[in-house]
Amino acid sequence: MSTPQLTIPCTCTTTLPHTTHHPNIMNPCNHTSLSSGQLAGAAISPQLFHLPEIQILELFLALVFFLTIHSLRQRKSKGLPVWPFLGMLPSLLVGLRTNMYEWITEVLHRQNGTFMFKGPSFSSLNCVVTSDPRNLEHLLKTKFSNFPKGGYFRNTVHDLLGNGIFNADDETWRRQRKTASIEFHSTEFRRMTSESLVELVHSRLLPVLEDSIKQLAPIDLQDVLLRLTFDNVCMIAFGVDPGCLSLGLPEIPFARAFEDATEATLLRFVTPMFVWKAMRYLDLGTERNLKGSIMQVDEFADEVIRTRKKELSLQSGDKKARSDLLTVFMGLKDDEGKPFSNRFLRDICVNFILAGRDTSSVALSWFFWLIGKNPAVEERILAEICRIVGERVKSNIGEGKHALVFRPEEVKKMDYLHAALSEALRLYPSVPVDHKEVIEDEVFPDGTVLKKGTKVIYAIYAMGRMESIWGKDCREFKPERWLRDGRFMSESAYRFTAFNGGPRLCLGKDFAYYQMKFVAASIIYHYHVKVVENHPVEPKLALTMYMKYGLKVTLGKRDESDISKYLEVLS
Ligand code: HEM
Repeated sequence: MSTPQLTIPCTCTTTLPHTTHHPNIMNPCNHTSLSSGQLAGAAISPQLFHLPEIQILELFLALVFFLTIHSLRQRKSKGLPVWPFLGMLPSLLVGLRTNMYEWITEVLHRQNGTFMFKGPSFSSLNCVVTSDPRNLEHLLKTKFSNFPKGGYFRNTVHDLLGNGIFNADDETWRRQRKTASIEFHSTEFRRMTSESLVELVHSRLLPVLEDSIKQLAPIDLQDVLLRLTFDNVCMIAFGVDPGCLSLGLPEIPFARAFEDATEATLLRFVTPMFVWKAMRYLDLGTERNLKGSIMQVDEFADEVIRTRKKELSLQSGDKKARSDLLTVFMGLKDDEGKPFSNRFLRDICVNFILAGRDTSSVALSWFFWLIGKNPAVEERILAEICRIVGERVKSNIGEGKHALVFRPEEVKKMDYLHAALSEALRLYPSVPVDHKEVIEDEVFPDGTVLKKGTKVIYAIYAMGRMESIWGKDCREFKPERWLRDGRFMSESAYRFTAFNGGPRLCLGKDFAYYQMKFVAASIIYHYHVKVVENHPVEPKLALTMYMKYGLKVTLGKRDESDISKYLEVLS
């Protein structure tokens, strides 16, 4: 958008052409045009165009110009240009206008994997950005205790996340991690998660997809998947199904409030702290909305907690009837031997919902988009599924085989699908950048010096595009890179960091793979997914890598001949 221009008479006496000495000149005659901002300055000083002030102004501009060039010359060699007052902000803004993650990738590429970002002097944006696996191992594992989430992060997200696992460090984190980890690996938990998935996929997901075929209408697959994982993680955390995924795709107030609260919290990261704190104090704008959304989330949580407490108090003996996290934590005691407070129980659940709500669904969305562009991969996935369930299907042909429900042991055997999902996550990690704060002065293995309090950003998206990690074909979608003799081979968490690494490795990783494989196999077995032609696909700038415009697809139902084709090849 152009700045409004106003024309005022020029009274200067210089012999230079106007375009040389006044950058704002529109007419090369005896008129000068100023932008409205400059006119405001002119109004304060009506003598602005008298000779002495002109010279002072020109001297001042020359000085700024000199300092800028000097500063750029001096600092460019160490990374991005550093502007007086603004630091590297102008470069960042250029990145924001295009694709922020690609911009970071490109800078890291030029800087051999690590660079220091200097924000404007009035902001708290200074940080070190790295994609070097040696540094990642150092901060996530070797020097784990020197790299907590830190006070800046905790302050920013505390209203929504409280003291839950995502926002906790030290002992508060350790205790939640230990308890949740035991639970996540229990047989009871595995049974509950696989049963809830069968119910969600077969009674809700497939009917919704089937309905879109009947309606002859494209459907936003990302939205459908987000609903599915939201319902699923609420069942795991609260033991409650909010019903987001159902015919007609209704709006659920709790889901909406949760979404709004996370978006408003995210805004705080790009707003100077004193500004959002003042807005919160004065109950204004986004802070007012955030407060409202958090209140709704809290009301929902309070209601569930109260009802569950009542239910458990009426229950005789067998408390294992439920194995959601809320029930598990309700049965435990704090350090003083007292039951956990309702507030802490709320924090635990809200954090798990945040952790497991969107990560798998956005990964699945990128996966479906990628296999749409690589039909040979889709063929291989379908062939693998048919091979694994072959015998069952052959005996079932003609008897409504499309209701086939995959068994956990079958899902586990789907190595090629596992590889394809990992490949999608390598290129489009659900958490594209993550961060830590250093508490004591530190030196990274690559020699970068970190002063106490420095923020460190690790660029997971960029890591998937580093030739030094993945080779020359790093930008290609090749599930085969994960396979040895047809079996899936995992990669070091410090090279493939989509699930984080070290003591804070994603707690839901195994479950997420199971969930994604079950959902992807169920969709691919029943339908061919086709992305609507010319549908724009690009990442949204958020903590989770959503597709900015969703993923509009049409579905084609597979018939028996599609499946039989593979079964014949196998027999
Ligand atoms: C494709 C799916 C997923 C991806 C890519 C993913 C990725 C991640 C990442 C990068 C972190 C570290 C975040 C940080 O500390 O800043 C994390 C942490 C975590 N994730 Fe996942 N996640 C996925 C699915 C899930 C699911 C489904 C659940 C739960 C049901 C879950 C539960 C957690 C928890 C509890 C943590 C915190 C661990 C801790 O701080 O000790 N995740 N995940």
